[in-house]
Amino acid sequence: MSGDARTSATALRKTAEALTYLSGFGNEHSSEAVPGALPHGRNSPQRVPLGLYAEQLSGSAFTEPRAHNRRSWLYRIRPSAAHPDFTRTDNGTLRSAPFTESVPDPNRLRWNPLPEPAPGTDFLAGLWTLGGNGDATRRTGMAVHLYHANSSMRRVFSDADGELLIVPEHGGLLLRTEFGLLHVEPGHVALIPRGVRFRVELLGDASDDDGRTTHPTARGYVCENYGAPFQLPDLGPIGANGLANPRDFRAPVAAYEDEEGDGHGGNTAAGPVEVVNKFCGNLWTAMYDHSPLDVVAWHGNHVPYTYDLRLFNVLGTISYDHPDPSIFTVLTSPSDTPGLAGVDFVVFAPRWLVGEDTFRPPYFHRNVMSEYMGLIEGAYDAKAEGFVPGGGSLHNMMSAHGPDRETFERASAAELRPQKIDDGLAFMFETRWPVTATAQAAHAEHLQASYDDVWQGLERHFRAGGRP
Ligand SMILES: O=C(O)Cc1cc(O)ccc1O
Ligand SMILES: [Fe+2]
Repeated sequence: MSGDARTSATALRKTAEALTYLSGFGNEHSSEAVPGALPHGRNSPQRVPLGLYAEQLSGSAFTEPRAHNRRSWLYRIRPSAAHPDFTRTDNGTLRSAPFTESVPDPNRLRWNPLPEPAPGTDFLAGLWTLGGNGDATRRTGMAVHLYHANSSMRRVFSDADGELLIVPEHGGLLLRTEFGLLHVEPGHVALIPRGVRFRVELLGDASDDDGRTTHPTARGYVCENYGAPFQLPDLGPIGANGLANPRDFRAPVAAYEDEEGDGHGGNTAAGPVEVVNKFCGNLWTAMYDHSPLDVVAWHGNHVPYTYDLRLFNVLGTISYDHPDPSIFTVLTSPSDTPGLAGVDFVVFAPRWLVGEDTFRPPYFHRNVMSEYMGLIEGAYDAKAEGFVPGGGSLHNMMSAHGPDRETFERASAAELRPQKIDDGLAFMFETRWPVTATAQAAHAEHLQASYDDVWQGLERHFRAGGRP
């Protein structure tokens, strides 16, 4: 890495760490980067303050019930409509629903982390689709992507097909969005709503932020949710508080880029800006003569967020048995059937285990829902080894899984004292439909060849008419 690049990584991290936010999930937020930019009393005055253009961004149909209605009003230097033609560009390793490159596989599958990217790979080029379900054009289902990048984006990206839940596993990210800037580190997530334009810049490793940053790489997971936007789960008998608390979700404050290719903006050195749009499964590109991150003020509820998974209020048993992992749901994308999610985002965060006369790790099970799991840090309590940070496992509809042999033997014999599980951070994308792997995932070199073996050697203990 050059001295210049090192300085800029350090400067970027300073910017990221100084950011302020608005607090609360689903709120009607508002923000202005320049005092007086936000109209009052109406959304669309005849002449918008400061000569800005007013524009609505709708994330729900106009007529959806108020509780599900999502839209934001953006006050920007140029209207989004002022852009040249989009033309098709290479999808790279990005794939979309419907997933038809392979047949859905009932086998348990597990992958090691993605290999190193080629030099100059930005977040968008670094996206590698593992699989998914549904149909992007029907706004149903989801996709599982991983990313591995070693270069900051210069271009701007937006996804018309769905919202993006970004789960960093290695390397901090600075997200420059139409709504302002967000900072995420491993252990945090970012949620970019459908259609919102953003750029991802790499911050490197937080523990190496004193100017020695040598190689700002970034690796992680992305859930692309084609369905209803993620919302907080209902709490039912849990009560008014618990799980992910709404106030811990952070939205950006307005910040804009004033860059024009013709030298008329605040940044006269700026050239044309490439804007890439994912639309019905394909990438389309256009060269703008200005940055589309030019929103000076905004208000609404269709906004991006970050959330620190370590703030999740973990609930569990204080008597016996291992509860179902639905109690670890951070966000859910509901379907038309109550309780049946298009996709749930679930976190396995540090917690105490105190169950009496209980097999404490995840049980053996077969599930009508399909489970993709990833690991952000450390280890996961159902697997002794082989499930590693940056890797992932897929247990499709009704495929039998659970603790590996080593975990089963250890937990069956363990002394049941209160035990703190604090050596890892795992998560799950749990979806109503089987996940069909892409060809690149089904044939990947980093697909583990003998995952089934972790359940080999589970001894028979049953003796008819006698105790083992
Ligand atoms: O398979 C897994 O590890 C995820 C999971 C965890 C748990 O605690 C209970 C059920 C379940 O599917
Ligand atoms: Fe499971």
